[in-house]
This record gives sequence, structure tokens and C-alpha cells, in this order.
Amino acid sequence: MAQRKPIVAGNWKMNGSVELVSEIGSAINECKNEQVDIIIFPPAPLLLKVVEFGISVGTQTVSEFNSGAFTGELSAELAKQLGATHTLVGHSERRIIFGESNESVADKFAKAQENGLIPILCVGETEQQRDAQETEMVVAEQINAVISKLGIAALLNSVLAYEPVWAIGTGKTATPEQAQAVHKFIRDMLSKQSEHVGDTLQILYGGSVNDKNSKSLFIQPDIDGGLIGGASLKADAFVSICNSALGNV
Ligand SMILES: O=C(CO)COP(=O)(O)O
Repeated sequence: MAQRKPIVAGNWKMNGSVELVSEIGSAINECKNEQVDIIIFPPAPLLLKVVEFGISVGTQTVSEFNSGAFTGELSAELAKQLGATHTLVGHSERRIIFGESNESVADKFAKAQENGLIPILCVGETEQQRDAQETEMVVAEQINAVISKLGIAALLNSVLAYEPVWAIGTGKTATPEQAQAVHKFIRDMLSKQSEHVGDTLQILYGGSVNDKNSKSLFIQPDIDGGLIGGASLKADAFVSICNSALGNV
């Protein structure tokens, strides 16, 4: 079985400030370790500030278009020029509030890779879908939209994040067993198409991860770290979560 390097990613959403970059940037620089990749996804106007701290940085979404007359869109090419290494695509807030479809998410995934950014594809079911036993179907459709457009090999240069919508910002974390079951489903599904992809793809869990529950989630065999929202805005909690990915808390 492949050794997959853990990732702890902080999605600030539309929060934070120049001051918070300094506070969290210094805290991360003190706890940095080669065994775990720490990536911050600040609001786009703060991108360069994070780069100045020498911390890996990504955007929270990216345009599916190239440059041109697309007022307000976020260019993958320019994000890369400014030092971004990653971008989230298909976060549920983008899907639900801003109407992104599986197809437009696949287009964004493609545009990110074309410009040298590593996409983190976010997938996950709503509470209603979970109650209707549709979790696996929904997650499979979200992933298959990318595979149909680009082929399974495109996933080699990407990361997946399973974020059940009902767990985001609610304090209702998936139990380690619930999260592990979906991660294993995803890995098995991918392995049927490519054993190498199934084996090597990093799959992060997101949804109310905090410094109390991160360790029990991260020790699950198919969970390779986390995508953290609220707790990534607090230096102490975020550092503690990063440490728990190292297994040293
Ligand atoms: O949406 C998330 C990360 O992308 C999770 O947010 P919370 O950690 O605040 O639940």
C-alpha cells in the first residue's frame, strides 16, 4: 500500500484579515514539518500576504475560463503566477450558493491543472441525501463528472476532499467510522478503474474538524488529513490539528 502524505488544509472562506495572516502564518512556521503538507486557502485578496510567509497557499475556487471579459472571475493562470499551488473546486458552498454544477466543477478542475495548480475536488452529500441512502451515488456522480471529462489519470495530480454538507459549520462532525466508510467507498471505486489512483490519491475529510476530533479522524486508514473551516481561523486549534496529522499529540 502506498504511503500517502497527510495534508492539513485551512479554508478561511470569506473570513480573516491581514492581521490574521501574520498571526497564523507565524504559528504555522513554528510547527512546520516535512511529514505533513499545510496549505492555507485565504480569501483571494490575501493570497500574496500568505505567500510572503513562505506558506503553501491555494485559492477557494478558480474560473473555468481563460483570461478575457469575465468581470469578477478568478484566473487560474494569475493565481499560479502569484504563487498559489492548489485550488479548491466544487466546495459545497460554491455548488449550493453559486449554482456550480458537476460539469462546471469538472471544467474548473481542468482549467486548474492546465495552469499548473493542483485541484482539491470537494464532494459530499446533503443530510436529505444521506437519509435517503444516496451518499454513495451522489459522491460517485460528483467524481465521475471529472473522470468522464478528463479520464481517471487526471486524478493522479489532484486531491479529493469528502465534506458531508450536513457536517459543515454545524458542529456535527461525521464519526470516524462514517467518514472512513465513505473514504473507503471512494478508494474502492477508483481502484476498480486504476489501482494506482486508488492507492495513491490523498482523500481529506472536512466538516466540523477541530482540535478535539482531528486525531480520531486522521488515524482512519483511508483518511489522509483534513480540510478545516472554522478551526483554521484560530492559531492554537489549527496548529494542534496539524500536529495531530503527524500523530504526535
Ligand atoms: O467547509 C469546510 C472546509 O472546506 C468545513 O468547514 P467547518 O470546519 O467550519 O465545518
